[in-house]
Amino acid sequence: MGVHRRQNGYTVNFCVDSHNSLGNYVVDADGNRMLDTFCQISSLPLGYNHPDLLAVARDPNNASVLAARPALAMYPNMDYPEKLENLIQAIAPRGLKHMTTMMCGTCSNENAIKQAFIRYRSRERGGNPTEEDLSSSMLNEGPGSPSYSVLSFDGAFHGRTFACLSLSHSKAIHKVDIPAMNWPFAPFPRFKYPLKEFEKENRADEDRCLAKVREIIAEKKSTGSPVAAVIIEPIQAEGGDYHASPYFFRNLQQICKETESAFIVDEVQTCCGATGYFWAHEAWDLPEPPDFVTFSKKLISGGYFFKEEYGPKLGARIFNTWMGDPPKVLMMEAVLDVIRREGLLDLTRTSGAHLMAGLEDIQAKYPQHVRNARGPGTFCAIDVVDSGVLAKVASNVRDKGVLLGTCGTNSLRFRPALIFQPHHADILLDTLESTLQEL
Ligand SMILES: Cc1ncc(COP(=O)(O)O)c(CNc2csc(C(=O)O)c2)c1O
Repeated sequence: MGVHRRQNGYTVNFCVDSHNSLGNYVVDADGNRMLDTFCQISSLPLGYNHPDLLAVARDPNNASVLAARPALAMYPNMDYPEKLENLIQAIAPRGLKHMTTMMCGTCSNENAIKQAFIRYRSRERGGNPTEEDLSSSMLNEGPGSPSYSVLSFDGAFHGRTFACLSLSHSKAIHKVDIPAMNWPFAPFPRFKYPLKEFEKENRADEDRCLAKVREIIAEKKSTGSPVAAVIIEPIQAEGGDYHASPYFFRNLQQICKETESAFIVDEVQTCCGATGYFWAHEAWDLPEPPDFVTFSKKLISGGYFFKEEYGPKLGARIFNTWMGDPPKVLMMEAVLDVIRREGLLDLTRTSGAHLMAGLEDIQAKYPQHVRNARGPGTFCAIDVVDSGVLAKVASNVRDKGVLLGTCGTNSLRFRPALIFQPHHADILLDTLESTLQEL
């Protein structure tokens, strides 16, 4: 395929026939139809060619929105403010009411982090930038360019631009050859399964990680690069679908509160229902909202919610040409309408429970091949015992007509659309089992 010579197509698996792909099924350029349980890296909320989304694209009233992309921070379409307000009302995490749209997950994380830095510095300085701040920032020197840091976690993935890449620790090939910020990262819990059997050990591991977070924040403060923000995924997806408990996240938020570090929850991959909650962090029952919640993928547009005190107090601080994309907001509106109308959160919980039960059956039958089945919702994964067969299992399952994802070194991961039903899970499970039988 010549595409890789001109468009860095080394990672292309196959080209999609976008006209004939439908619902949970993707069709490739050769006409092969596959059950898609990976859905464009977990970014298709309603699968392919959903009639409600096609209707948005075909609606002549939307033509002008598609035809000219506005610089939203300067010349928003006149109906855009109301659309954003409606969106915030519809999906804002409990306690958050400020939101900025962005282009993608990375862009959302980058700008959330910048807002955290601005707030940290403004609080430290006691107001707006001084002349010294402004002039020194032009030289990339303090105090205008402060030596703050952001704490992330081993196994994290937050994006591939400079700051987010420095925060990411999932694959070396993402990072090699690129300078990194000297920012710290703490260990993320590594649960032993089954959870019921290892409650004590897993809680001890979470406490170990929390103690390390405290230690790192104290150390960075004492060496003049205080941690202005902590960023974490509800489930470390690219790193290998690593989970932690609500206890861990509630304690992490408490540490952020005590140290005045912003608590940023990166929901780019977990948002919009796949875990059975609209926002994965709802499961944590936090005493107060996170300071930031970033999103993208299944919500079609990138963006982030944030607490009022983190909002920029001056113009032109958080800015880029487009600041989002109105047609994506039209699509988001349609997606949210379908989720509500068809009860897709309940369906995801039902299909997810069915999928998990099937994965647990399979790991009981083939303990020599797979283990650590884990959810929640349809945001499921199972590990192959021998990492050397991970790619082979995934490609054999695909050749039998089911597309799934992999992550980390050993994990098969499932990221189906919200329209995924129990009978689709049966197809996936039967195909996985027959593939394991052939190993
Ligand atoms: C938790 C989390 N945070 C941020 C990002 C970055 O989002 P995008 O910039 O790719 O939209 C992602 C993107 N996920 C992703 C999957 S493969 C990949 C890559 O760059 O290889 C990126 C994410 O999962």
